[in-house]
Formats: sequence, structure tokens, C-alpha cells
Amino acid sequence: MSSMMKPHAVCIPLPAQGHINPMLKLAKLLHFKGFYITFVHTEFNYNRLLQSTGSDALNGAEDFQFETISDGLPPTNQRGILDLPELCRAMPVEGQRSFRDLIKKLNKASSWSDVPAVSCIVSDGVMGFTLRVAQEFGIPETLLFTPSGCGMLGYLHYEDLVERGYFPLKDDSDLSTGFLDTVIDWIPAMEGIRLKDLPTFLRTTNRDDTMFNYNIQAIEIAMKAQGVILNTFDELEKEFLDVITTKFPQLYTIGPLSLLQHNMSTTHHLDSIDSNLWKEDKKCLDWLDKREPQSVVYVNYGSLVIMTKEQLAEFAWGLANSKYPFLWVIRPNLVDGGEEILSNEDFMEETKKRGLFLEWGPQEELLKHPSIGGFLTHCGWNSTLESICEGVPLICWPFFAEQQTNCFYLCNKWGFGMEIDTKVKREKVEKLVRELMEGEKGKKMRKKASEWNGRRRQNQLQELVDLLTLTLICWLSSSNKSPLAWRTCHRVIGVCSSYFIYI
Ligand SMILES: O=c1ccn([C@@H]2O[C@H](COP(=O)(O)OP(=O)(O)O[C@H]3O[C@H](CO)[C@@H](O)[C@H](O)[C@H]3O)[C@@H](O)[C@H]2O)c(=O)[nH]1
Repeated sequence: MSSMMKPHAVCIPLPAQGHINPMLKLAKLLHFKGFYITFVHTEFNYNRLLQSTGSDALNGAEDFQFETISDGLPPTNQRGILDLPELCRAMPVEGQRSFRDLIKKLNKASSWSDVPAVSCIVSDGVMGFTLRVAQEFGIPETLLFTPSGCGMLGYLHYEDLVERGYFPLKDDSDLSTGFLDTVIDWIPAMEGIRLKDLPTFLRTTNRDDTMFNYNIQAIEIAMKAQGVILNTFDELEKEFLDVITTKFPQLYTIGPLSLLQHNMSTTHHLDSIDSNLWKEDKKCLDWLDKREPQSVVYVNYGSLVIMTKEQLAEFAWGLANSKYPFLWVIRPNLVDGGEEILSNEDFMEETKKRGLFLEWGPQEELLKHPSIGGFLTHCGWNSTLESICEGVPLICWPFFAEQQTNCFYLCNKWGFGMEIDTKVKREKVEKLVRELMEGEKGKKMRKKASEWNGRRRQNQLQELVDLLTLTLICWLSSSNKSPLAWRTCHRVIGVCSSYFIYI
């Protein structure tokens, strides 16, 4: 099909690794199903990607192009750690202006080039300002929320927390005197959840807190989107999804996106397109090849966690004392300093034959590797899903956002996670690593993780439905149909795909 004839989806993630990755997967799937794609990075991230992955990763294809917008942050703010509140303040102003210019430019280009006019926008759920631009141009928009369903359900109840007097906290002492242990018994499908298990932006005495209010706004804006997509699957999160659907009838689940990728045919050549903001070190795979099956602990805290030197030391010595081999990804800005901890002679002596450190790794390949026996994680939703896809059980050290909610369900409901307290102690790390790798609980967790993995993988029917639904959402959003029409078509597709599977 010529490019001009294709529907044109503009995909724009929040400029953070854990949001860019799923959006890129979604964009590739849409491309595979016949869409012309414009993928939008911030100028800052585009330059970072050029440095970390090289220009090949951004060359795209004739009908898969990259564009940039400004994130509105002054250059000094953009170095080092991602300042989320700053970003959330700047993007809706400068990002919106810049995004509007981009849509104008793309539509103008359609009059004299092969670029088709923009037919739909697929934006990150927390980039609501794009919806205003979409409305100005009369373009339908679908939102991809990248956290879990349980996390989203938590955010959905932020306003109720205000109304019921839980937010803002009365006093800073509420953080330490047990107030966060309060059980919240009025959120449907979340029986037994405590304040401390809900997304963490509620932990402030400031009624005007940027992140808390930004998340409330994101939910309000999302109600107006033509479609809302979650990277999760119904078997795992059905109860939460049922509640979310009462507020978002236009909700669709299409996860885990990493599994759906397998449905793309081998003739689909977008493999070189990459989204690592740090330079990936693949040599670790050779190191893993030399290890026994399920003998290595994989340690990675995603892209946003920042830990103290004390916490680093407790993790380091806990891993060393466990006597298990470990592969530890220590991002350059994971901790400020701490080199002396890892270069300490005793520590080096203890771990030199069985510890490998790197700055950024090919996580999905690592989790697939037969030598990996468990994953010490911060419970970011991508990491959690990627682990589920490979049946790898978890030790959970949630840091912020909805990671606490993911951890609560991993440990108390889904049955393949064990939690480490925020005030991490080396003895506890050692004990949990041993339990994970050799104890009865570890065995049970591994079995459970494999069960989830198996249920998801074998559910080909659901995958097919997901893939077709995804395409449908965007095709229909291109012609601005109502949510009711979409859901009807979703059902019809479900029935048709089951027919195809049985013949
Ligand atoms: O060495 C590494 C480390 C990470 N990753 C990838 O980076 C992504 C990290 O995402 P995630 O595990 O979700 O962690 P964060 O980067 O912390 O993600 C943010 O975004 C997620 C989705 O909204 C939320 O669930 C988290 O709470 C939020 O912190 C994953 O795809 C990993 O595979 C790598 O490829 N190599």
C-alpha cells in the first residue's frame, strides 16, 4: 500500500524510559498492522538516544518516522536525574505549543509529500495536553496508560482520598507513626489495601502537590479520550479492570505488549529501532551463558529509582552474603557516589567470581535467559510484566508511584513476589535471596510465575483478540466512532477470532 493511503498515527510517550518502551512497542505493532507512524521524542531524549544507541536506532523506515518536540525544561534541568514535577509543569505549556506546531507541520507536509494527513494520535495517558491539541485539529486520540490496572485504580481514587480527608496528610509525622498503615476498605476490588500501598504521590502535607494533582487531572482528561489502552491482561487484573471500565467504557487491555510483539511476522523489519536512553551492554549474556540454570539473581531498579549509599551498601552486602551469583545493573544516576562500597576490598574479594555489574542491560533478553533464577526489582510495571512473561519470581523493593501497589498484589495476591522493607537491611536481603533461590517459598513462587506465564502464552485466542482490537481502536478512532461502537466491534472481533482459531 502506498504511504499516502495509510492511516497515520502520531505516537507520543511521556519522555521517561518506562513510558517510551511500551509506546514504541505499540507503535511497532500499529505499523505492522498497516499504519504510517510518526513517533515523537523530546529533543533532549532524541539527542540522548543518538548517543546511547546510535543513529540506526532512529533511522526508522519510509513509513516509520521520528519527530521531536521541546519538553520546555531549561538545558541545566535536563542533565542527570529526571525531575518529574518540573516536567509535569513544563510539558503542558511548552510541550503543548511544540506539539501543536508538529501536528500543523505534518498536516501541511501531507499536501506536498507522501506523508498522509494525521488520522489519530496515540498519546501517553499522562500527557493530557495532547488531547487539547487533538481536539483543536479535530483528530481522535487514544491514550496508553503505562502503569498497571491496580495502579490506575489507585489513581482513580485520589479525588476520593481528598473528599474523605486522607489527603493531604495532616502532619509530616503521619509518614512515620503508622497512619499510612490505615486500611482503605471502600475502594471496590481493593480489599485490604492500605494507604501505603496506594500510589505514593499522596504522601505529602501539601494540598497543591504537583504530582498528586497532575494525576487527578490526567484521569479527568482521559475521560474525554476516544480510547484508553492498558498494557495488562484480563486474567491477571480482571477485578480492577471491571471497576475501571465503569469510569472508562472505552478501556482496552492489550498487554503484555512484549508478548504481542511475537505476533509480528519476521518480515517486519523495525528491529533496529531502539529506545534505550543508556548504552546497552550485551556482554553480560556471555557471562550468563557460563552459569548454571536458574542460579543467578538479576538485580535492576529501572530508570527512575534513586537510592542512598546506605541502601546500596545493604543490597551489596546482602547479595554478597547470600553466596549466589548475581548480575546487577547499576545505572549511572542510581545513587550519588557509593563507588567505595563496591570497590571495597572485602566486598570485591567476596563477589569477584560471581558478581557482574553493568550500567544498562538488555533486560528482556536477560529475563529470558535460563540462568536467571529470580529478579530483585523496584516493581515498575514494565519490569513486572517482562518478568511474568518469562516466569521469573520477584523480590520487591518498591520505590515510588504505583510500584507499591504492584508490590502489594505481587506479594499478596498473584503469589510470585516477596517484599523488602524500604529500610532495607543486608540480613533481610540475604534471607530473601536464599528463600527465592532455594527455599520452599521460592519454589512455590517460581511455579506460580510459570503458571501466569503459561496462562498468558497459551491464551492465543486472547492475543489474537488483543492484536485485532488494537488495530480496531485506532482505525475506528481515525473515523471518530463512539466508544459504544468500539466495544461492540471488540466483541464481534472476539467471536470472529475464536472462529478462526477453531477452523
Ligand atoms: O538495564 C535496563 C533497565 C531497564 N530496562 C527497561 O526499562 C524499562 C523500565 O521500566 P519499568 O520497569 O516500568 O521501570 P521505570 O523506568 O521505573 O518505570 C516508570 O514507568 C512505569 C510505567 O508507567 C511505572 O510502572 C513505574 O512506576 C515508573 O517508575 C523496562 O522496559 C526495562 O526492560 C532495560 O532495558 N535495561
